[in-house]
Amino acid sequence: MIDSVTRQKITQCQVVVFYGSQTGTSKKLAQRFQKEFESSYGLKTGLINLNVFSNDNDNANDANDDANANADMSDTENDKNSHCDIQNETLDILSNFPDDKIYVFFISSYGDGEQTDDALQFYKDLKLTTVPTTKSNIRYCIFGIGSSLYEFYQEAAIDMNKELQRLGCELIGTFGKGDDGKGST
Ligand SMILES: Cc1cc2nc3c(=O)[nH]c(=O)nc-3n(C[C@H](O)[C@H](O)[C@H](O)COP(=O)(O)O)c2cc1C
Repeated sequence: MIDSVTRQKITQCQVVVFYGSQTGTSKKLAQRFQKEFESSYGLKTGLINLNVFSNDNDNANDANDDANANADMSDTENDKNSHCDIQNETLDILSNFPDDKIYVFFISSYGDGEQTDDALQFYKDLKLTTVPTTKSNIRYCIFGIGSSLYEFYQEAAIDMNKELQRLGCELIGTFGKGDDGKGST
């Protein structure tokens, strides 16, 4: 379930950069990626926290701030009180993803290889989504952020990727991995 402002942002973008971050590393990397990608390729690129898929209004407000932080995307009002425009949505999370875009995910691992708090609801909804009858045309890239000092290295990004693959989404390029333990984030 996403709010109407986020839905509009997604519609207006050619590339949508989502992130799930506990302490800000993925968020920073996603912001940098968004800016560099947009200036290098001239594609309208939006940045959105995955917490837009959670029911927590405070989280959704953060996400709208992210979306509005992109100058090219600032042509809509910052409607922080926007309500969710889909009631009783069935669990088909992919219905939020028009297939004429590229989706980029920056996913940090936390706990024992778990999703960060802001990405958790999205991940749960992905898991509950049933395999579509026709192959999805959704294209995406994924960058995992973690530390090889932890037993379940990159597990959250690996799990997220598994779900996207299960639903027939097409991975573009290779699965990127940034390792905090080796200073590569
Ligand atoms: C309490 C804690 C648990 C973590 N658990 C994992 C883990 O299970 N797997 C992993 O690859 N990295 C793990 N990390 C490393 C983080 O993913 C890494 O520091 C990352 O840069 C944090 O990104 P964020 O700031 O976007 O949340 C953990 C870090 C902390 C502080």
